[in-house]
Amino acid sequence: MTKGVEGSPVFVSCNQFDSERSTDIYADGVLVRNAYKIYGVGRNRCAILDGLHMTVKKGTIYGLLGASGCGKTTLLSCLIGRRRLNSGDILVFGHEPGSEESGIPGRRVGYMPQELALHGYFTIKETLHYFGRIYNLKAEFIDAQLEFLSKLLDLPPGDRYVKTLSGGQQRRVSFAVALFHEPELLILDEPTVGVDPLLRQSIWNHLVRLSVDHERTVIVTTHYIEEARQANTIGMMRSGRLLAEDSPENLLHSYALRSLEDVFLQLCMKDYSNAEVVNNHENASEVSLEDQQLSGGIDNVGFEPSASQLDISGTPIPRQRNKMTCTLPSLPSDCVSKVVLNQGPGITFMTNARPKEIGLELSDRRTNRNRNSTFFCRHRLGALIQKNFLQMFRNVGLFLFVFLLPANQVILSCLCIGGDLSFLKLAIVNDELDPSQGRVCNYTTTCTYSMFSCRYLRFIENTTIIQVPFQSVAEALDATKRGKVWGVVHFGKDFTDELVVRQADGNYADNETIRASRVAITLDESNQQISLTIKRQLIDAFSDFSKDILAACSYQPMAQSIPVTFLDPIYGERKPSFTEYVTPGVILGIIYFLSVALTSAVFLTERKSGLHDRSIVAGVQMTEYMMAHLVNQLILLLGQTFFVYLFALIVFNTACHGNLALVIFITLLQGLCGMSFGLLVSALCDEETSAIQITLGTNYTNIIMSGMLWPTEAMPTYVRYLAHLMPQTYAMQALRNILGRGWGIGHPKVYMGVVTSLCWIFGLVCLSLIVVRVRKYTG
Ligand SMILES: Nc1ncnc2c1ncn2[C@@H]1O[C@H](COP(=O)(O)OP(=O)(O)OP(=O)(O)O)[C@@H](O)[C@H]1O
Repeated sequence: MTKGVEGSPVFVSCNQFDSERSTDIYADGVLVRNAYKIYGVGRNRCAILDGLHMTVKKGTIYGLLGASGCGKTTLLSCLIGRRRLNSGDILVFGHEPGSEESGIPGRRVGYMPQELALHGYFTIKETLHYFGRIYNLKAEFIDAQLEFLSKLLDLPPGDRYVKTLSGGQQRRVSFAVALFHEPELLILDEPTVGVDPLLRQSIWNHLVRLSVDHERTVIVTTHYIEEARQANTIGMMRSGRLLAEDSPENLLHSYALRSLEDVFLQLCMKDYSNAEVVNNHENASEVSLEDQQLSGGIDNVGFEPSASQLDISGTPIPRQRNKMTCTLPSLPSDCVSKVVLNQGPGITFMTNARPKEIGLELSDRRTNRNRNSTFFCRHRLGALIQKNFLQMFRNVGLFLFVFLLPANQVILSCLCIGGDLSFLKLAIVNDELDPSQGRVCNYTTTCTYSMFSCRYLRFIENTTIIQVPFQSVAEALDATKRGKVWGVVHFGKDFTDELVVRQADGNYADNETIRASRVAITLDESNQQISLTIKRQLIDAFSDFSKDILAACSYQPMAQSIPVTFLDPIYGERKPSFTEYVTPGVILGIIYFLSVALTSAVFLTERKSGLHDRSIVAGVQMTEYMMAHLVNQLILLLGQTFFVYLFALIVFNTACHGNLALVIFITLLQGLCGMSFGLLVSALCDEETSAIQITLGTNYTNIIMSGMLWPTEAMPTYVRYLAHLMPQTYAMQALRNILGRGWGIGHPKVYMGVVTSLCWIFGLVCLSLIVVRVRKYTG
């Protein structure tokens, strides 16, 4: 158990293991042997760590120096277990990082990454309290540390938001986070950038105190070479290798130089010229070999690259070189030893020898990664959930927008989609009207056969269609072409008389009578919904008109109607509303989309800012991370779902004939499905822009193919099969069937919605975990 500043126990143990771990501490602090790390895949593969050895003694400060891009951060990320080596060994306190026994990631390590890795919306105090809860520190200890570190690092007041601090102040808060729990190993990636010289000195003094008085081990990278004089050991790194590793005094003495900067320069020049020699030698060998081959000489023996330079498929891996380019041809690994061994006296030589040859059997220390790791720890889960809520509510405006967005979308969809069309202008050209009488439309409601045109027009609903009188068909057609009206309704001069004759003649009516008795309609059919509405209105109006006359003349009103009769529907209304069709799709669509967007945004932003890595290094398990997000997102989802159905069912009277609990369950499943996809997106993408593109692209595909806007029955057969593979298709159908038909979970068209949602959730989560794992090796 780690002791606090005043010697009191500061950690509340999460599991039994913590109290036992410290009894088995390997003598050396950190050992790295023959480390190879390769970034990228295929032609982009590039060796960043190139057979690197490093030895950090426990209780010392190790200064890792090197030019930008030489692989320092990569090495540190392997030490803390955030990246895996492609080959080679790392032991931290005698165990492989990432194993339960090493305690790393976890409390034993304090990590300050290069990026800020803090939440801008948190205050300094909230930031430190968050990590305090992650480490399960006692409240008194947290307060004591807050005070102590504020003084040491000259931090601004604790209630200041991190985003309002200057760059230097933010880095000091980041430094404070790394020191906060007094870890045994401190890994600091350029902690003194943006810090004034006085404060820099006090930071180094503190590091020295930690190493001397408290036996803490510190690995620190810096660009300020001279400040590293205060380190016990300096590792000078170039092109993924250590050129030298020794105390500052020995380095200066060996090279008879005054500054470490000069020593580093000399080592780099030596390395450069040696690499050139080897390169020239290699080229010369290639030429002579080619010559030999051309002249039918010897076989190409002994020029194969070493195993470490080959990927599984046998493709040579370019190694980073002096100018940090990955396009140069690689050196055989034995050349690396030649280059490094050719150095001044007194320096610890970096050889390519296997660990066993230098007296270490690292494999004995290998342990199963996270074999016994705690799946969930209450304090960490609590800290994460609290952080997520804090994050959520800090920006109240944004929170309310997101919270109410689904309900807002449902309101808009109920108001805007599927309603009855109104005020459609239609040109009426009525030649039955007498110009000498002022073309006045007079009609009676008795059994009189006159002015049928006017009597018919009376039955057209004037909220749906606005009748615009025109003098001639030509004028009316012109107005239609110019988009002033949606079509022309024309009555011939003798419309009433001819209609009466047509009724009287029945089957014997001649063509002229039929032509003169028709209501001739020419429509602008460019808008399907509008022309369908007009057609339906005009036909319904004629049916009502016929019934009116028949009734007035004491005939059976239904005698003239077509003998196709629609009886009461089994499900739904006689006049079904498109809104009822669209609403379930809109609900699931927006819930799914928001879940994808929020999850990918949260995970990606935290990963990019480094906060995710920092939390993981502090000991947070990926399962806890996901569970905390799940809890927050589910609470948000429940609230959103409540408001969505409140508006859809109560305010807009959308029918719900089935089990509302089942409706809510499917909605939540779709939210989870969206979260799982968001997880995959965040695992795949490095940038927000690519995440947005994937999210939007897949969302539009979903909208179009899942039957949200139009029934899947309208799709070509093969597209229909594809449509049913989409995550939302069955779920939407299930929701419609519950709401509109009242079907229960026992019906295949309902349980398929549940089953496919569960399958998608499972598949997407598995895929995300695979991607995360693969990227740990390749990125
Ligand atoms: N995820 C990645 N995928 C591909 N290449 C990467 C990745 N991360 C880093 N690199 C490359 O690896 C090389 C080493 O990067 P690294 O961050 O370890 O360097 P560094 O020594 O810490 O540099 P600096 O001092 O500037 O921080 C660089 O060329 C960098 O572009």
